[in-house]
Amino acid sequence: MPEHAGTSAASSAASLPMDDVAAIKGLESWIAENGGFTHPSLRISCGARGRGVVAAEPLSSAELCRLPWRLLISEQVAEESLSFGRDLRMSAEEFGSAPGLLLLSAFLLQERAQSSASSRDLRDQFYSPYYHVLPRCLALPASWPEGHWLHAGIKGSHLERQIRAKRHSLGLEFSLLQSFAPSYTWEEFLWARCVVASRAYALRGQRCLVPWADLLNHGASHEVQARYHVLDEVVQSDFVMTLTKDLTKDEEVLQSYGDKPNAMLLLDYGFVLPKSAISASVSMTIPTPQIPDTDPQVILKKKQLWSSSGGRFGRETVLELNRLNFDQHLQLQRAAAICSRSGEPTPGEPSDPVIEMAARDGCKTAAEQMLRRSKPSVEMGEIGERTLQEQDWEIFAQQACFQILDEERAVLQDFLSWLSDLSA
Ligand SMILES: C[S@@+](CC[C@H](N)C(=O)[O-])C[C@H]1O[C@@H](n2cnc3c(N)ncnc32)[C@H](O)[C@@H]1O
Repeated sequence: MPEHAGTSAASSAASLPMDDVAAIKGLESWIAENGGFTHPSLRISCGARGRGVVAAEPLSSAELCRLPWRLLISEQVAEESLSFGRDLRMSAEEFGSAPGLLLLSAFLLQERAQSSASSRDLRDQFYSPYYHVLPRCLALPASWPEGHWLHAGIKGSHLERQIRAKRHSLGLEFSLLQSFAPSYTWEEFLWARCVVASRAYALRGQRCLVPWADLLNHGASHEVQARYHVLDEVVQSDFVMTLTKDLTKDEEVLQSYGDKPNAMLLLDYGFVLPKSAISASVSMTIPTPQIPDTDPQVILKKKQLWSSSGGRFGRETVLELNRLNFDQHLQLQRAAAICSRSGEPTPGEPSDPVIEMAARDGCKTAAEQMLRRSKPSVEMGEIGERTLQEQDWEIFAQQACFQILDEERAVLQDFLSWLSDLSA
């Protein structure tokens, strides 16, 4: 079963496939043989969040796992073992992609290729017990097939833009990797890159894959009971995961992947939280005021526009709206209103009722336009009804999209209420 976008936190444990049971046993033995430790009262089980770690009996203040540094696959390990590692890092840094994630992906691909090219079995490689527990397929939005109905269902939303941007930047990374290692296919790259995106930790300034610890699923901050650290910050020592709250029997142990909005969770991990405490974002376009070159104040106005918008006004200004920056949008619209009218722009003018009215109207129009554009649920619902027979990942992805689009609309509605409260 592919990794999926679970939307419910209810835990209905199911047994793991036999292959997984054997792979996890192999991984735990490998960790023990190499001086590490995994708590014997924890078991890997399959619940509503997919595969995860569960307490087999009540547990308090325990160390959940301890891994010597050499069991981790770090960016440095990847860079040193790839013949083109250093060049790949330098080129990736040049165009602003995340070099660590790309290096780890290239390393995974190399290990896979080496095991098949030289009849050497994956089992002979040092990290093979880890590779055996990795998911074989993932259905993150970047890997939704082109032309899939899910893309049509989210048309016009901020989520659509984010998915497009992610796929574009992965495409650039893939081209770069291909310039060093031309034999990998896009599908192979996507698998490796999605595995890395959904599992890598940031430790001591580098991205690392941490066997076993990455079997813990993510929870909202109030649900999390596990925290990790690396023991000695100078010498490369053990990675340790500890319990921060007591666990009852059969309770799932959750860690935090960071405070991320649901759209980011979907993009990088393929799931959403049923109730997110982090605001969704919507892209809003603010029209740049047209100041004719014949306007005697053109230079002054452009300067004013530039400074009052913090350098944001371009030919077209697209700014993310979330619950924390409503005021910023109003400020930009004020700047636009000040510069659109004739006469000298004066910085004190936000208090001018005409400017204020124009700014609020500008915000309202933009938000209402976005609300009209982001109405995909009906369309998605209809398509979704017809596809209930299809694979699970599509249904989970559809539910996740519904939720994110609802969250986007809720931000717009809150913005409109905020504006009307200002006017009241
Ligand atoms: C670091 S792995 C966690 C272990 C993973 N479940 C496994 O079977 O290997 C991250 C992946 O687990 C799943 N996941 C993690 N937290 C989740 C949650 N709260 N709800 C649904 N799926 C979750 C997602 O598929 C995500 O890409």
